[in-house]
Amino acid sequence: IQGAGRCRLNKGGAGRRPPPARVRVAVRLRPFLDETPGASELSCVRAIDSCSLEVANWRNYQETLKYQFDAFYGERSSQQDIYVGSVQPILRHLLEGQNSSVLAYGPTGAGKTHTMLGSPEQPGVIPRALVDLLQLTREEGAEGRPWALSVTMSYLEIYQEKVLDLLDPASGDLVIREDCRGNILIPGLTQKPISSFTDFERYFLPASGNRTVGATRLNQRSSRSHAVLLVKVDQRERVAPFRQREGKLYLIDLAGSEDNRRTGNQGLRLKESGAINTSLFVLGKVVDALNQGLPRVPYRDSKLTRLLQDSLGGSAHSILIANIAPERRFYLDTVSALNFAARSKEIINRPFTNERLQLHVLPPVKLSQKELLGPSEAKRARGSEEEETRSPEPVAAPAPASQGFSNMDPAMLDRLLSLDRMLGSQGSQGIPLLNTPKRERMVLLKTVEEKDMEIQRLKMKQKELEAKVLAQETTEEEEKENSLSLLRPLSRRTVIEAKPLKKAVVMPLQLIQEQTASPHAKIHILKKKGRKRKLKSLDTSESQKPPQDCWELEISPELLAHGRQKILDLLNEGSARDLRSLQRIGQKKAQLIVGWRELHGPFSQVEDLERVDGISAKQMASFLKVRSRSPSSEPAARPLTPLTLLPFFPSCRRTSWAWLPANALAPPECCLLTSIFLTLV
Ligand SMILES: Nc1ncnc2c1ncn2[C@@H]1O[C@H](COP(=O)(O)OP(=O)(O)OP(=O)(O)O)[C@@H](O)[C@H]1O
Repeated sequence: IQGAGRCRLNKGGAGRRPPPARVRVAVRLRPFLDETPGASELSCVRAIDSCSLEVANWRNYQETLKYQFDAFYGERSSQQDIYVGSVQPILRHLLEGQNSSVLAYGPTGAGKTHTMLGSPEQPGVIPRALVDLLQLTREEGAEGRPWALSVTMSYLEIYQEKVLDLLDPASGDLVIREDCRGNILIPGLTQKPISSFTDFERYFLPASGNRTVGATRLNQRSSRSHAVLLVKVDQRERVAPFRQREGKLYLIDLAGSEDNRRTGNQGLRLKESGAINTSLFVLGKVVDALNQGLPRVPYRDSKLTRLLQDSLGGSAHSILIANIAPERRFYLDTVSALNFAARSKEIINRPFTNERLQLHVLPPVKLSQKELLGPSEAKRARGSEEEETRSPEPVAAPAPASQGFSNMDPAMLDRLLSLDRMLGSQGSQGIPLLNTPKRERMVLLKTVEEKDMEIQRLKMKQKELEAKVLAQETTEEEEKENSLSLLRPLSRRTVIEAKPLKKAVVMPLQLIQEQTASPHAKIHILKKKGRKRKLKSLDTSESQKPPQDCWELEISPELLAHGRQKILDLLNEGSARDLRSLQRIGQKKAQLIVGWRELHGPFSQVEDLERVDGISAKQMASFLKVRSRSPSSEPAARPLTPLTLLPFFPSCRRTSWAWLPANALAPPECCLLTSIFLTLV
């Protein structure tokens, strides 16, 4: 993991602010090209000295605009001049564990790629820097020297705001991340170990072929992307205190700003040009924000500036090489590039030494890509595991005693950390329990542990919620099913025969249908149309007509007689307590009934209740509440609504719907009441 768990100690000691280092700016003027029409024309740029130049003022040709930089390389300057004068001096910082960067900036066709890459005959900054760097690391890291050195390289391009790995073009758009200490990282970016220039060429040349170039009117091989070569120098101290340093070198060939009125770009080229110009515009805004000391520097507004975050206004020793062309037709581009370069030289960086103690006793921290990235980003970026296998970065071999450190019991981890904190709070008198990287690592493990627990807790919660929703859905489903079954055509139910039960139990209709039939218990639904009522047997074809708006329940005479007999039995055999279960019969009336029974013997019919002293005729009528609406001539076969049945079946009192008038019930409810009634009897 690049930069993770790192302890920075700058050269001057921890806690002191690193000394400032201004971004250095050099300007290189390209010669007239042979094929340039009017090559004999006068250059619009004139050198003053090795650091200064002047261009004609387009507002007033009598005047010139003068610029001063850290270096000015005229049209006769060689690749060697540029390299030795401006690039070579910053390479030594890499061996101090500091970052450096070289950026080639300028309009299209001004010579950026020539400066950075060059040709086999005139090698540019990149091959020269690599030759020197590899030579340096070989010497510094030779056996017997205090430090062991290794070099790795990565190569990427930013094409149309996509970060593409040129060493592995199939990898797709990579994400740029910043760790908690401000290091810019690209998880999943290929790193190749290189120990010789041959190694470098082996990877670099084919990868350069992957870079997106295209012909424009101004440049036959115009770079359509920003190319970034990242070279990392890793140093490990061979002797105590076993420090470890990492220096990064960015070698960047920016795509050129393009005036599309002159490039003649169309279609894809125009789109590319738009992305290039936009990112360069953001680069300009970043430079301005840094110069003005604005609180917000818009690094995140483009991939390019995000990547350059630690090179501009960050931690690197940076050199900007502004390439300009001499031709008059490039005049405006030249002035624009010079102005940008002039603004850039005001930027102050604070490079520091990227140093920590080697993790001798600890295995490498294995943070997964998921832990480094958000879920959506993790999808796009390749896993850190892959990076680890791809990364050649050597890791200090863990001592056997430290194996399983990451599996340490969280409670133990807590205790160790608090003990360490306690010792720390004793100041210099206390002996530190953990060295810094070890402590950092433990804190990291603890954080991961806590996050895991939080994730587990959230997962449990989610499961609970899901179960609740499922249960609710099932209940609703069942209710729907029940109501549907009640709505089925009533003809299918034909005659319902129910087994008499002593207790009032509300059961689903389907269950009731399965009850053992009582031969005499028959129920008919009376379909009511206005005042005219027609009794229909449910198994007749006519009853298949959809149910009408008004329904009333009718109990067959046999069933009614059966119910009345039950009441009579209760009056004759029930205790005072049993009698209290009848509607409108309280403690006092129950005792009166029992008393009457003892004196006069059993009741011959329910209506005899009227003869009991203390029960008025009115109370009796209300008790029975039998309405005479039956179409039948037989008085006993009076129709009963569910309501009229209630006095006989007191358990129904507890249900609120039982108090609804029967004719207010819609068919399903009516059927439900019917089923309840049947269950009761
Ligand atoms: N100093 C130089 N000496 C000789 N030839 C040069 C020099 N600088 C640039 N050239 C030539 O000019 C042409 C354009 O240069 P180059 O491709 O490097 O421009 P560029 O700035 O990278 O353009 P773009 O942004 O479009 O990629 C090339 O043919 C290159 O060889």
